[in-house]
Order: sequence, then structure tokens, then C-alpha cells
Amino acid sequence: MKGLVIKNTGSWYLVKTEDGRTIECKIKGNFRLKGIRSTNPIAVGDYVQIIINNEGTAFISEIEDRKNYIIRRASNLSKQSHILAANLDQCMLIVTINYPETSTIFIDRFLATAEAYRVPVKLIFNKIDRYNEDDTRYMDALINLYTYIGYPCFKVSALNNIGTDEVKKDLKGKVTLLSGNSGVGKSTLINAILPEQTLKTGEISDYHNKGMHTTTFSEMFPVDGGGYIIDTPGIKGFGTFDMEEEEVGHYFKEIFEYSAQCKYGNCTHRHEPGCAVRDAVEKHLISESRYISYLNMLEDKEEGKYRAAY
Ligand SMILES: Nc1nc2c(ncn2[C@@H]2O[C@H](COP(=O)(O)OP(=O)(O)OP(=O)(O)O)[C@@H](O)[C@H]2O)c(=O)[nH]1
Ligand SMILES: [Zn+2]
Repeated sequence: MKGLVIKNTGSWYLVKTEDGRTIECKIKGNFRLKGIRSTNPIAVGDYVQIIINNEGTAFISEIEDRKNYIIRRASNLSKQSHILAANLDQCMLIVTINYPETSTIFIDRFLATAEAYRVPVKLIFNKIDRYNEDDTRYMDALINLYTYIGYPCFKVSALNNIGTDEVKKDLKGKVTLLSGNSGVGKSTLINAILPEQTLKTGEISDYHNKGMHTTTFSEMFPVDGGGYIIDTPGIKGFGTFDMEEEEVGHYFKEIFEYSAQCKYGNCTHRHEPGCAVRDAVEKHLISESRYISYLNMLEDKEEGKYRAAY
């Protein structure tokens, strides 16, 4: 029988079958993926074939090809990866101008990584009820910027249910990963959006996982009208993606566009003569904040360091 993996708590996977049942499953056989050494061969969002046994649990016997997936390194020094989620239609990044402030560097790093994974992103500006005039003006400027580059934006107050219906509509029929720094209102927004009954069914017994830390595992929640939200607790960004230095510029859409006119094909847009990107920044055709974020990502590459925060 075919099913969708909606929760992963260590060795057990919760699979929602086509006939609407939710079944606890284990893996049978070897599911090692080509090219990545992963701590979890199957992830939330995977479509699998299961074989149900007499006790009402099941074995996962097959996994369908993924359209995409996001991974993070299991730990800083580890070569192993952890798959956070598979088969995403989109990501929504919740950001706040204040209380706490989400930096444009964080936003841009997230966007660039999503580009690398080929997952479309939308930005949710939350806590609009708390902003003063300056905050609001700055928010609107950012919304202009990101909308122009090609990232749709929502203005929301999750606490007061303002703008949440628009977000809800956009979740219909899609698998959406929800991210954001701690404190931006992710839980508040999920509570505002999810139908009540989901919260109950979302509470699955951790009977098989006593004493395990289940908080870093992803979970999918069904939304009204079909579709799912994926929540990855404790994960702010995406984890690192192994990008080459010359690749970074590909994942900043507007920088990539201008780079076609740079004098040198391998231009890193730092100090090379005839750089069309720097020229565009000087003429305010590319936003300075985006350029700074780009340089920030390049610096990481130079120093070869891994940023735990991302
Ligand atoms: N004024 C205002 N406060 C909000 C809004 N949304 C959330 N908050 C508050 O912000 C604080 C953090 O909200 P949470 O929903 O717990 O944030 P979170 O992103 O889930 O945080 P973590 O659990 O740390 O990941 C709480 O005190 C919320 O009441 C909003 O739209 N407006
Ligand atoms: Zn250049």
C-alpha cells in the first residue's frame, strides 16, 4: 500500500496511507541513497510502499523518487547528513522587523540556499501589529525589494489573525516547509492556521520512543483543503549546502542576471575590473543589503568555515 511519511521519530515512521489510516512503520532493507550518507534514509514528505503486518504496524519496503529534499549535516564535523524533508512545493520563511529583528543576511542566506535546493520561497512578515512608523516603513521597503526580485511577501499578525487567511489559502494543496528564527511567531502562526482537529491528531503517542529526544525531528500537519505544513523544530535555516564559491552568485537571482555582463566569466563581483554587478550596486539597481549578504556568504567559503547558525 502506498503512503506518505508524516512523522519521523528515530526508528519509527508514521505513514498516512491512501485510505486515510495512520500506521507506525519500520524500515525493511537498505535504503541508502546514492551520493549522500544520511542518518535517516527516509524523511518526512517521502512517498513509500508499506507492507502491513498482523499487529497493525508495517514495514516500509520501497521509497519513491524524490522531487527535491533538504538536508543538514548531522553535526559540524560529521560527513553524515540528516534529511529534514522531501518533496517540498514551497518554503515560507517567517521574519520580523523587530521583536526580534531578523537580519537581511539571515533572510538572504535562506533564500540563496532555497534556490540551491530549487524550492520556491515566500516571506511572511509577522507581528505587524507591534511596529511603529519607522519599522513599518522599513518593512514596506523590504517587501518591495523581495517582491521585485521574485519572492512573494505576506504581512501578518499571527496573534490577531490579521492576514493569516491569505497565508492559509496559499497552503492549499501544497507541501510547505515553515521556517524562521526563534521567537518570530512560528507556533502562534501554526495555531492560527491549522484546523483544530489537526492539533489533536498531531499529538501522536511517543510510546515507542520513551527517553528519546524527538524535538529535532520534522513533522507534517495537514491543512484545510489538502496540503501540509512541515515543522522542523529547532531548525532556523536549512543547514549548509555544499556550494562552490563561483556558485554563490547563481543563487542571488538579480546578481546572477547582471553577472552576464561582467568583463570576466569567473568574476566574483568583489574587486574585478569591469564588474557589472558592482556597477549595478553603485547605481542602486541591486540593493546594497543583498550585495552585503552575497559577500557574507562568499567570505564563509573563503575561510572554509561552517556556520552553526545556519
Ligand atoms: N505582537 C505580536 N506578538 C506575537 C505575534 N506572533 C507571535 N507573537 C508573540 O511572540 C512570542 C513568540 O511566539 P512563538 O509563536 O512562541 O514563536 P516561535 O517562532 O514559535 O518561537 P520558538 O518556539 O522559540 O521557535 C510570543 O510571546 C507570541 O505571543 C504577533 O503577530 N504579534
Ligand atoms: Zn562581476
